[in-house]
Amino acid sequence: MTDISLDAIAEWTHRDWQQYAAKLPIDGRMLCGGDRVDAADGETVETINPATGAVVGHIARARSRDIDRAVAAGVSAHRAGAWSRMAPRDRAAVLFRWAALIERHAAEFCALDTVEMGRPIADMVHVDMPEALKTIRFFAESVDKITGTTTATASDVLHYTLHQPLGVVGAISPWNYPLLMAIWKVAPALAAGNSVILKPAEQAALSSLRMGDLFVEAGGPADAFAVVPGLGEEAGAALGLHMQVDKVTFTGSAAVGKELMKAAGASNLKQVALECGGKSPQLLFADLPDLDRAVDAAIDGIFANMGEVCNAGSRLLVQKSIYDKVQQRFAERAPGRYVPGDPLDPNVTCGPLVEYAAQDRVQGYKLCAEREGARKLFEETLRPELSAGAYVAPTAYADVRPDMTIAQEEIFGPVTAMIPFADEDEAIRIANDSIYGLAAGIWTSNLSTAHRCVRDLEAGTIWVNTFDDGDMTQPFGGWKQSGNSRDKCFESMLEYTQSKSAWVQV
Ligand SMILES: NC(=O)C1=CN([C@@H]2O[C@H](COP(=O)(O)OP(=O)(O)OC[C@H]3O[C@@H](n4cnc5c(N)ncnc54)[C@H](OP(=O)(O)O)[C@@H]3O)[C@@H](O)[C@H]2O)C=CC1
Ligand SMILES: CCCCCC/C=C/C(=O)O
Repeated sequence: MTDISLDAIAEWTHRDWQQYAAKLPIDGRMLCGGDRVDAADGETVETINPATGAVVGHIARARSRDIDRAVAAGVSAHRAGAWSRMAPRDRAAVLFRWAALIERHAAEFCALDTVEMGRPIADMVHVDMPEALKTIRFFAESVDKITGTTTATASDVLHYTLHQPLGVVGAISPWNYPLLMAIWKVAPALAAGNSVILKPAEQAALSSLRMGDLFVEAGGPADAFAVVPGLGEEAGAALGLHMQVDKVTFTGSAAVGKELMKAAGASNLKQVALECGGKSPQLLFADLPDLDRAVDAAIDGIFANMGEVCNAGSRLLVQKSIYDKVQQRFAERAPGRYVPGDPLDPNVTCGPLVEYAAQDRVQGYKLCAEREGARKLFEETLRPELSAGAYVAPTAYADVRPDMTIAQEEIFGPVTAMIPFADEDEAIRIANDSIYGLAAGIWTSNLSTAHRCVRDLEAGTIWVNTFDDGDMTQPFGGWKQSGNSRDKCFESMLEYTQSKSAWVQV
């Protein structure tokens, strides 16, 4: 069902979404050469709705032979130039048409991600869809802003630089925002004129496949964009090792990021752009301007999207003089804000985790927190009728020591760790005591404290008196093991080009 506006689906009820989801067309075959085809050996992987345990469908299990086929098509598309040499305004026109088609299919994209990974439907409608469309349109607008330079070399020399597409880009995307994270990679890579092979996460590949269909429908050359689902250690690893893939751009765990860097070294020294996990702190100073706003941001920062967010504010550092007050306010304001329920219900803000293995892992972290001596401050009610799903009750622990497991490891679930600190020096020390450095939040009324913290915190994004805000113009990415590149922003598109220096003797 197409041509339903985003405004219209924003009014849909739980029943409307249930009826729509029950009739969703599911096609998990890979997209290669503009056609939907089975994997070479015909194998598939089952995908499961984590809210119910029901089978959603089967996706192709692509392996290296399938990757070879998609890459060969991408290389010939690049050399033929139908996309890589298309006039920038024409390329932009295809991208605008692509965004319009995705918007016309908004209901389908929202429902697919919700049934595959449990993201609340209201978040799909109000966040992921608008952000995905904004991303494509931002990079479409940017296509003809890529310029080179001329340099003053000598009077008988014209020296200039060009930015040209790299060739074939392999994009490996995660399941936590399936549509949006794939588009953060694919849109700038395509806009810059590359051929792109997208390997979406096995748990939530269907929206990526539909996105690929619509690129072709929008007039994109069939061989310039392939979507090849499958397992990471097979299809993903094959992309990482491929001799004709010029760059791999990845969002996911630091462990896989390291594997991809090894694969680049073992193959063709392809570029590797990584956006990995985090353990982002929020620092609440005693002079914060508005306690309720800070506490709400602390709650939203960890419980939104079930904590399955790379920049989740999973450490809450609180100055000792307001530590009791913050705990009390957290315990008053958290109940009812993220109550687990059917993610197809537009009133539900907390769905299941992506899969049962994630549920086990996060429950394990909660047991570990209690074993290591953390005190449970808050745990949301989990209704017994949800027992078939991969649900975890949003939970907060207080009296967490910085060396405890839940203060160090990325949990990727709705579990926060409240840690007291004495003064600014200690807050910075605790905040930076992490292998990660994706984001941090500071809450203070003191301008000098704010600026010192912005200077001293080791992270790619620092928010002051807010959390989780963003804009397409803002670079997004991490320091340390959170990654080595930036998504969004004009500069991220340049990461999908290479410069060429031309020297013309006149
Ligand atoms: N945005 C983020 O920062 C994310 C962080 N994570 C972190 O990672 C943890 C584990 O989640 P998980 O889904 O296993 O994350 P992974 O890093 O394994 O998955 C991310 C993507 O990488 C693929 N992949 C997996 N192994 C390889 C490989 N050897 N070579 C190439 N690609 C590969 C996956 O494919 P497939 O899934 O099909 O195997 C998926 O498309 C989470 O608990 C969280 O801590 C996870 C997802 C997103
Ligand atoms: C504006 C929508 C939310 C963006 C969330 C960014 C998360 C990235 C990740 O988890 O990789």
